[in-house]
Amino acid sequence: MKIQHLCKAFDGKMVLDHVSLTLESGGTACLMAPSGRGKTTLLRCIAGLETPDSGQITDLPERIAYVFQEDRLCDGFSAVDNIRLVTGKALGEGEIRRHLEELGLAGSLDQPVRELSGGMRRRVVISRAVCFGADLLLLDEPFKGLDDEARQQTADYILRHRGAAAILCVTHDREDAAALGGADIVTF
Ligand SMILES: Nc1ncnc2c1ncn2[C@@H]1O[C@H](COP(=O)(O)OP(=O)(O)OP(=O)(O)O)[C@@H](O)[C@H]1O
Repeated sequence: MKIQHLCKAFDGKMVLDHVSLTLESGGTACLMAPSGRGKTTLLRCIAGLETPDSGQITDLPERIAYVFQEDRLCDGFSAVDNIRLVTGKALGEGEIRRHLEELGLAGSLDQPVRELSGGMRRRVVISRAVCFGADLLLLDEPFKGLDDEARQQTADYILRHRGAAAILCVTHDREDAAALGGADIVTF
């Protein structure tokens, strides 16, 4: 994926001002910048949820998974059913269960996700993105609410199952880059 001179303003206020970034297939980068600088806006532009005012995004893979800052789970559905909603028949139920078990959720697979803790929900959200089988993973503060051990376990899980996917992760914490195998840190 190649981003060149991307610009985006809201109500006349420039949020992205000629941002450029290249991410190779299989590459990992962490995007760090002060709050309000436009990190989420950049991810939304990449995902096609915002239209840039100018600049180019090229070599964008077709399959993109997006972990939003908010969980965006279906609260009345179980963890397994939340994941099944994005995988369809591409993954069997046993496989989905194994993914969630790897993240330490073995005892909580079938209850509505509204009954899970914030950190448990976050792991379901990450597993949902990984199980989608994307070529590009956009992660917006993915480890929010996880302690150090759960963060490393979750980062290891992402790295184990990413295949050749590129990862672009927004974070305020350099430890997230370390957990993701020493990801490049990009600032703007
Ligand atoms: N749809 C929108 N309409 C108007 N202003 C917006 C919109 N989306 C974002 N903004 C503004 O753009 C700026 C950048 O927001 P954005 O969420 O991209 O920043 P961020 O770097 O991700 O912040 P944080 O680290 O706090 O999550 C903010 O001033 C925000 O209010």
